[in-house]
Amino acid sequence: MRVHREARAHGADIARPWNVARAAARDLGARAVRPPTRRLPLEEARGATLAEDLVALVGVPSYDTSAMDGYAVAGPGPWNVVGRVLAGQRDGHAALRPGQAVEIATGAPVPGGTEAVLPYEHALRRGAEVTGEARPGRHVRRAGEETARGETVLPAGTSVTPAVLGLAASLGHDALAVRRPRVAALVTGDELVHSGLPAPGTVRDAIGPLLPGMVEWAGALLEDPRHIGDGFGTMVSELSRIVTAGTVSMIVVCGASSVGPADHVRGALAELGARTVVDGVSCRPGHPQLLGHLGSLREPGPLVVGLPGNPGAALAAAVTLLVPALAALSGRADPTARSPRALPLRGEVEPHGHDTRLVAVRIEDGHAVPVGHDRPGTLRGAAMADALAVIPPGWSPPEAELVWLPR
Ligand SMILES: Nc1nc2c(c(=O)[nH]1)N[C@H]1C(S)=C(S)[C@@H](COP(=O)(O)OP(=O)(O)OC[C@H]3O[C@@H](n4cnc5c(N)ncnc54)[C@H](O)[C@@H]3O)O[C@H]1N2
Ligand code: MOO
Repeated sequence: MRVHREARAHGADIARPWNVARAAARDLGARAVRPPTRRLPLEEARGATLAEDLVALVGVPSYDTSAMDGYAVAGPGPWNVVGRVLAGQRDGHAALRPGQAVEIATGAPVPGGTEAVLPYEHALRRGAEVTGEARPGRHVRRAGEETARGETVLPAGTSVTPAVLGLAASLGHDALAVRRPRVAALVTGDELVHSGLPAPGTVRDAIGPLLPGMVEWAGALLEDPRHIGDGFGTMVSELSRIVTAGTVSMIVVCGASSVGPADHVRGALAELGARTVVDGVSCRPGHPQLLGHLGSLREPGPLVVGLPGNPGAALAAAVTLLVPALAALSGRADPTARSPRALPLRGEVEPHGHDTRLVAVRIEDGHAVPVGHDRPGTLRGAAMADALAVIPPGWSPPEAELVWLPR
C-alpha cells in the first residue's frame, strides 16, 4: 500500500481502465465467499435473490375450475339446473350427467362431467331449465393448464420482486431459499453533519442516504452506516470490529480515498492485511475508488469498496465497483448492465484525453441525452438521469454504452 502512495506521489498511474475495473469487480464478487442460503418466510424475502429454482408445488389452477360466473353444463342443452357451486366450496358437487347443469361461481371447482361453462350473459333461465350456446371446453380452466405441478417456473438468480412473492404463494410456498448479502458502511469525514442546514465548514452527508438503495438494488441489505471522523486509529478499529463480527460480505468506506493527510483507507486496509484488487479507476468522476478484500486469495471475503467523498464521484464508483461486485455476490445479474446496453447519444460530448467520462443522461426517444450538473461534487445530474453514458478516451459518436441507475 505504501508503495502505491509513493508511486502516486511520483506521478505513476496505477489506475485501471474503467471497463477493466468493472469486470474485475464482477469477477471478485463471483469468486468471493458467498453469503449463506437462508429459507426466509415470504414476507421477509422481498429484495433478496432466489438461491434455488422456484418449482410449482401445485399446478395452476390446482383443480378444474370455472373462469366465469354462470352454469357448468354437461351434454347438449337445454339443461336442468340441479344445484349451485360457490368459490371456496370444498366438498365438490356430484358429477353431472348429460342434460344437467349447476350454477357456478368464477374460481369454483367444476363438477365431473362438465363440458363447458355458459356465462350468465349468454344464458336464458326459465325455472329449473337453462338454455344457451355452450361451446365444448369454453370457460373451463383445467388443472395444471397454466403451470403443471413440478414445473420449474423461475431460475435461481431471479430477484424476489412483489410478483415473485405472489407467484410463490400461489404455487404453495410459505418460504423461499434466498441469498441476501449484508453490507456494512463507514461514512468518514470530520466535516459531515447528518441533519439540518450545514454551517460554514460543514457539509451534509449525501452518501449515507444514497447507499441503502444502491445496496438493495444489488440484492443486499445495508446495516446502519457508522459515521466516523478522520482519524487513522478510528478507521482501523472500526474496520476490525466489522471484520471480527463476521456478519457482512462487503464493507463500504465512503471518503478518505484520496491522497490527503486524512485519507486513510489504503493505510487502514494495509494494517488489516487486506489485498487490493483495484486501486484507482481511470474515470471522471470517481477516480480514487478502490476494491479489495480480506480473507485469502482462494476465499476472498469480506470485500471492501472505497468510494470517493465527492457524492457524484461516489455514485459513479458505486455503479463501477460496488453494484457489480455485490450483484455477483447475490448471484443475480448486474442491474447496471441491463438492456439496452448502448444507445446513440444526442448532444455534444467531448471525450477526455486518458480517462473514461461518465456522463449523466436521460433516455428520450431512444437517445441518451446529457442532463448536465454531473460534476463530482453534486448528485443533481444523477438525480435527473436514467443512466450514465460511458465515454472512453478516443470515443467517436453517436453510440455510447450505458450504465443504468436505479429509478
Ligand atoms: N491531491 C489530490 N487531491 C485530490 C485528488 C487527487 O488525485 N490528488 N482526487 C480528488 C478526487 S477526484 C476526489 S473524488 C476526492 C476524493 O476525496 P476523498 O475520498 O479523500 O474524500 P474527502 O477528501 O473526505 O472528501 C472530498 C470532498 O467530498 C466531500 N464529502 C466527503 N464525504 C461526503 C459525504 N458523505 N457527503 C457529502 N460530501 C462528502 C468533502 O467534504 C470534500 O468536499 O479527492 C480529490 N482530491
Ligand atoms: O473523480 Mo473525483 O472522483 O473527480 O470527484
